[in-house]
Amino acid sequence: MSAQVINGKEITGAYRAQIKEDVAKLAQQGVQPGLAVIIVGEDPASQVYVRNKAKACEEAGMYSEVHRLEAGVSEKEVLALIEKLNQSPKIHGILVQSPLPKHISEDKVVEAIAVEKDADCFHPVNVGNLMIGKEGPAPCTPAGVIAILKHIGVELAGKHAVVIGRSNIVGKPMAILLLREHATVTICHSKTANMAEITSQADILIAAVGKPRMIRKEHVKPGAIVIDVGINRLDTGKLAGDVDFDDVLDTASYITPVPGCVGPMTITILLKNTLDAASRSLKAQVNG
Ligand SMILES: Nc1nc(=O)c2c([nH]1)NC[C@@H]1CN(c3ccc(C(=O)N[C@@H](CCC(=O)O)C(=O)O)cc3)C=[N+]21
Repeated sequence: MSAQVINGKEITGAYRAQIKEDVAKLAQQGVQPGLAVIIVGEDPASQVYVRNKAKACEEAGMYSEVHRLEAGVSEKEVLALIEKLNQSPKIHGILVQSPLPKHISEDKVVEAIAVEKDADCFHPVNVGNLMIGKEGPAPCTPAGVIAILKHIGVELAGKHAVVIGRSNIVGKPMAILLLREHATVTICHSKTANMAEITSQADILIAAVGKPRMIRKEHVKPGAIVIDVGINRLDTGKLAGDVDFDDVLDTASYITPVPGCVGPMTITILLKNTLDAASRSLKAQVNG
């Protein structure tokens, strides 16, 4: 039997419609959520993402600013721009597109962003809050994956979820969010021995490796839900996930396509984080 291909358009459509409604409600109280994106250099893939983010903001009725800085810009100038955006009442979410040129410290940049405007959930304070389950922004890609799993109606409590990848952006926060849903979580990575043996025990398999089509049917338990976080651009210009979609299709029960599911859902959570930050800033104003 063939897996059900998860319809990313349907899920993002439903979420973004809700966000748009909430944005309109907030507007009635005099606040328009605003996102600022900073992009340094000319990386063509980054340009595409940034354009998608700005477009998604506009469609949701949010305000957006894109700051395009040339690759040679100094770290000091980037930090000064962040400081300006931290002070700006129009901006509730700030995102600095990674990767940055080598002469600019990602750590310094992330830590310069006001904790309450951190749209990515990259700031160490927000990462700490995430660990202990306190209120704050959600890490965009992992939270998008949870939203996808909830949308298909899977019960996560007690399920074995295996995450492949241990990055600070996806793998690690993904594991924390799955734990919060009461899944039993295993993380695999490049040094894991007998990886297929472990991944083939997963009820839910989440691939976040960055290697095109690495996950094949021998990695997948029959009936497993397979979520593909990978967005790899091949030499042919085509996008490929970390999962060999065609190979796994008859083994999995559900599978996400690349492109068209986790990527757009990541942007959806970015909008949600900006909306939530705007609501919190309004509450803080009211409560003085
Ligand atoms: N500070 C920061 N935050 C990020 O969230 C961040 C970042 N830096 N740097 C780069 C990565 C990558 N990323 C993507 C988001 C959406 C799609 C997306 O929507 N992809 C479409 C395809 C787009 C295409 O055709 O290239 C899809 O999967 O359907 C892709 C990639 C966010 N990132």
